[in-house]
Amino acid sequence: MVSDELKVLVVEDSPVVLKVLNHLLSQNPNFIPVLCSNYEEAQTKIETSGIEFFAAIVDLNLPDAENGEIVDLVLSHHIPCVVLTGNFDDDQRLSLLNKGVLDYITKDSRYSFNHVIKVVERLRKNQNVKVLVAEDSSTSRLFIKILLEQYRFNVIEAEDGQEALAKLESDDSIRMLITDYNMPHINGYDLVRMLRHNARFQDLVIIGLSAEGDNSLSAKFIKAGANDFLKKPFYHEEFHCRVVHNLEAQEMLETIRELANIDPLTKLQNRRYLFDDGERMFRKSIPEASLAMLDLDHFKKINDTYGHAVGDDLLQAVAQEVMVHFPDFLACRFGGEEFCVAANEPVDALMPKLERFLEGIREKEFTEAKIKVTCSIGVCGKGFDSLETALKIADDNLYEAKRLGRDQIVTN
Ligand SMILES: Nc1nc2c(ncn2[C@@H]2O[C@H](COP(=O)(O)OP(=O)(O)OP(=O)(O)O)[C@@H](O)[C@H]2O)c(=O)[nH]1
Repeated sequence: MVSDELKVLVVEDSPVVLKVLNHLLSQNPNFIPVLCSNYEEAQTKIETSGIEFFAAIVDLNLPDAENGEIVDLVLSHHIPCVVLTGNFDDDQRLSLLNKGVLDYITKDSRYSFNHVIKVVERLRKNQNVKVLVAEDSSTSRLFIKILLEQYRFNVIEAEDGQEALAKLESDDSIRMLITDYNMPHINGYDLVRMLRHNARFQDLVIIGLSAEGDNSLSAKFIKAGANDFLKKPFYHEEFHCRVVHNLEAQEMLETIRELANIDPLTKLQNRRYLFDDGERMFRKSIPEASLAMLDLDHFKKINDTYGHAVGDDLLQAVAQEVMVHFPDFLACRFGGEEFCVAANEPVDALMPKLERFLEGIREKEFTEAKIKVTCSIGVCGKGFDSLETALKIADDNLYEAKRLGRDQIVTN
């Protein structure tokens, strides 16, 4: 169970820097900053306060501990540690990273502070990212697992390609695969090829690994569909950067896809989604499928009477009703005040649900203006061989429902 409010320890003797970090952390609803201005205070907080710290941001040179002792204190309590320092020193950076510090950031501009927060925020998100490590050498596997766990990833393991495939097939919460090349049964390259031929794994982030000497392997892995490739032995900072960059690129892609498919006002799927993914799903369930077009009655009058903003609130509230009544079907905002429900069940099963929806709408008062509204529904239950023909039939029946006086269902 991941806690909602994560305590982040900040140890910094400069009041200005402390203030800036406090401000930035407080802006993020997930974090509660716990501020200390010297080593002793931090020691008391860590050892006697009973607080479980999610991460620590520490200044290397404190008035009562000038040589980075704070890092050892924090790491000895297994708290992920980000170092902020006034001066950049390559040897020191290397030694700190080898100790297990997550990042070493110089306080040279205001961007540094944002970077620190970004590292801690990434750490928070990583808790929900499940990574599968496929590697036959138990030593290497453990090494990669430890590296990933330092960054709070949720790690699971597979000893070869076959086990990796089985785990991926049975667990769709796995977001990333880190796979070695040389493995028994199915090697890493064949594993990537198999996964990329399956649309289900199109969003899986894949990073290939192989031992030094396999020069052409990186191209082979990437051509097969891997997002990235690393040669062993790798430096853990590079490993982490690549893992995060690839993950963030994937997250951005998912956000763009979501923006393209979700109606921003009602948060229902949109018409574009219906004609794309919905079309495929619907086609598969014919002839067991049915479809309904739902259209609010006299909606223009509501806009004219109460204004467009109240009209928007009403659309949101009705969309909520659509979600509640048809949770198992593809329900989308088709446009304006029109919704579409594509059901993977025959019309006889859909009809009572539509009746209940109409009753629910009829009985309720919506928005602060307590608006009463009704809805007309056109259904297609037979005689269609595609989404397009089903929509056409449902639309004709919706027109008929309006013509007959609204607030009713017409089906074929
Ligand atoms: N507030 C708001 N209004 C919208 C939105 N999209 C479309 N509309 C309005 O919805 C109204 C639809 O009007 P009509 O197509 O004439 O239909 P109606 O008034 O519901 O009449 P019937 O469908 O015949 O019962 C128009 O006034 C559009 O401006 C939106 O996103 N928000």
